[in-house]
Amino acid sequence: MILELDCGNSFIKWRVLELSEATVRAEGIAGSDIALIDSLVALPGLLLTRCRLVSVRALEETDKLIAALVAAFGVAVSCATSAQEMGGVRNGYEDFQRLGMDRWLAMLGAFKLASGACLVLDFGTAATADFIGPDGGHLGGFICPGMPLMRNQLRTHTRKIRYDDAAAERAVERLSPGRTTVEAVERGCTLMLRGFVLTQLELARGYWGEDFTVFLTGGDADLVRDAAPQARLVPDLVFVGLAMACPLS
Ligand SMILES: Nc1ncnc2c1ncn2[C@@H]1O[C@H](COP(=O)(O)OP(=O)(O)O)[C@@H](O)[C@H]1O
Ligand SMILES: CC(C)(COP(=O)(O)O)[C@@H](O)C(=O)NCCC(=O)O
Ligand SMILES: [K+]
Repeated sequence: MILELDCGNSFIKWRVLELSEATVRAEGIAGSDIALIDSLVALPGLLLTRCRLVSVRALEETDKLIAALVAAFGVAVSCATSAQEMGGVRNGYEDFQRLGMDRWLAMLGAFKLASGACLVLDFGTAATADFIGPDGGHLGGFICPGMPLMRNQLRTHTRKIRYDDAAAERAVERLSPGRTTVEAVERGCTLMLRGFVLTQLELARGYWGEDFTVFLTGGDADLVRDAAPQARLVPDLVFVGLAMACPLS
């Protein structure tokens, strides 16, 4: 079995594939290295042979996780690394190694699935947009604070914005003007993200008319779905690119 990991700034997304790579046997989201290993150890019949991962975390943090995986499961771990060109996509950054690896892999996955121009929107800790032309040329992208950062900035830098996660979830069932603090903040930040989506769509139309595919991914993609009804929601887009960047045979 193959273990795949996407280590974001907030969460580690993981899944276990059968060796054929065709079936997902188990998957989940972990808040820490220890929580990840606990979840994996609890899986009945787990027999890991390989592991591939992508990380946007600091090198030391990633190395620590790799060491823990080797110690717990004795697996060989491959880590996706930057490239100037792969899968027909050309990295558009001035210094290609500076582009976040999760963005790069999501772009590889998107271009593979679309075989044409695409706009990739990822809503995690940060919200990111990346533009890939019909010839695979990456035009560049944008990085903004995502939902967790916007919410936490308000909580941290004001005296009177305090509420719990359950209230936050209920608040975004509708998006009319809020009548409580939690509604006002959660709906306000959600509308900011939707505004971000609309601006990116407008830019993409300027480049390619209607001839492009929009991809939505990341833990908060559902929050903006209505703003881009034409978009393909692909929660595992980074994993599609990871398989391309770290082939196992
Ligand atoms: N099962 C889940 N566990 C934790 N967060 C989740 C879950 N489903 C959706 N989310 C949302 O995903 C967001 C984090 O997105 P994610 O793509 O994992 O970020 P990152 O890659 O930066 O770690 C959180 O703001 C949270 O609201
Ligand atoms: C932009 C990001 C912080 C997004 O991270 P995430 O929200 O997925 O945790 C990450 O891709 C990153 O650290 N990128 C490096 C800077 C750049 O892409 O220019
Ligand atoms: K991510």
